[in-house]
Amino acid sequence: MLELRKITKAFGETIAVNNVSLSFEPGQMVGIIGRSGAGKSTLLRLINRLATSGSGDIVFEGTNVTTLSGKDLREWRARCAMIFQQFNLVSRLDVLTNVLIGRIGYLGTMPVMFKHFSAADRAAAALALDRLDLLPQALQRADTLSGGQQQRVAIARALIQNPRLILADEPIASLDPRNARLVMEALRDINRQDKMTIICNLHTLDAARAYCDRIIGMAQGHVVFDGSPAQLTSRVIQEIYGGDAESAVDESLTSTMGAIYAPAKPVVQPEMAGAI
Ligand SMILES: Nc1ncnc2c1ncn2[C@@H]1O[C@H](COP(=O)(O)OP(=O)(O)OP(=O)(O)O)[C@@H](O)[C@H]1O
Repeated sequence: MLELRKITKAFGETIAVNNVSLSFEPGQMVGIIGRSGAGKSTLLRLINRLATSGSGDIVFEGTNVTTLSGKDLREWRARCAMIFQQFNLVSRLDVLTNVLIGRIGYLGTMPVMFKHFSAADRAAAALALDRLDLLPQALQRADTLSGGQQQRVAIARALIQNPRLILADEPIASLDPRNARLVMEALRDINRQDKMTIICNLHTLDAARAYCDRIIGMAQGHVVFDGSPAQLTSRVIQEIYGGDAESAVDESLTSTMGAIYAPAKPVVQPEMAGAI
């Protein structure tokens, strides 16, 4: 279990994350929503320790992550894989090598730089690519792939870190609706099949509702909502998004979903209809 206890992070006068306490049971698929600047990215970066909190504790299975350093911190980062909006692939390297870079937390920088990977690592990378339907592209340069394919390579790279949880920071914000669906489906399949905890910042409500079991709403650094998609009432949406509420209800993802994806439950709950 992952627990955030009274986490606060300030940048100068700006309190990006303000006294946030949350706990995440293993295997949850969680969406974090909120308007720009609400503190979503900072929260994920604090969990992964790309940023360090000003106060509070982050505890994963009894280990206080906020105090880790050196090898322990590298191991934590490996176990807590991160996916970014801009994919963060090395464009001139082939897809397979990009996936193998996920082993850096275990192998260190030099073996990765000189591509000294074991047969087992190569096999794991190929399997991860196959799982994401990208094995035929394994030897292509990363920059020859579409955005959606590149994001799925980033997911394969995350998988071969053997993560205990995956943090995804706006993974579909740069993608067209079709590719956004493929990426969210891939994440949800990993969540369901591997019982992987996935915490995902999302900029639109429809993606959060369609793919997440639990939604956390942030506003001005605070958690203002924590519940199921069905509990997101119009009043809550207004509280999370304020004046941006209308633009957050973007249905480009789900409006054409039937073509390649049939959701297990209604995307828009009946009680939500009035909110939209
Ligand atoms: N490195 C930084 N230096 C200074 N201020 C920062 C830094 N990172 C974030 N902030 C500020 O902290 C607040 C929260 O930012 P954060 O990126 O976490 O929000 P967000 O909800 O992820 O927004 P977006 O959806 O636009 O990415 C914002 O006011 C932002 O300007």
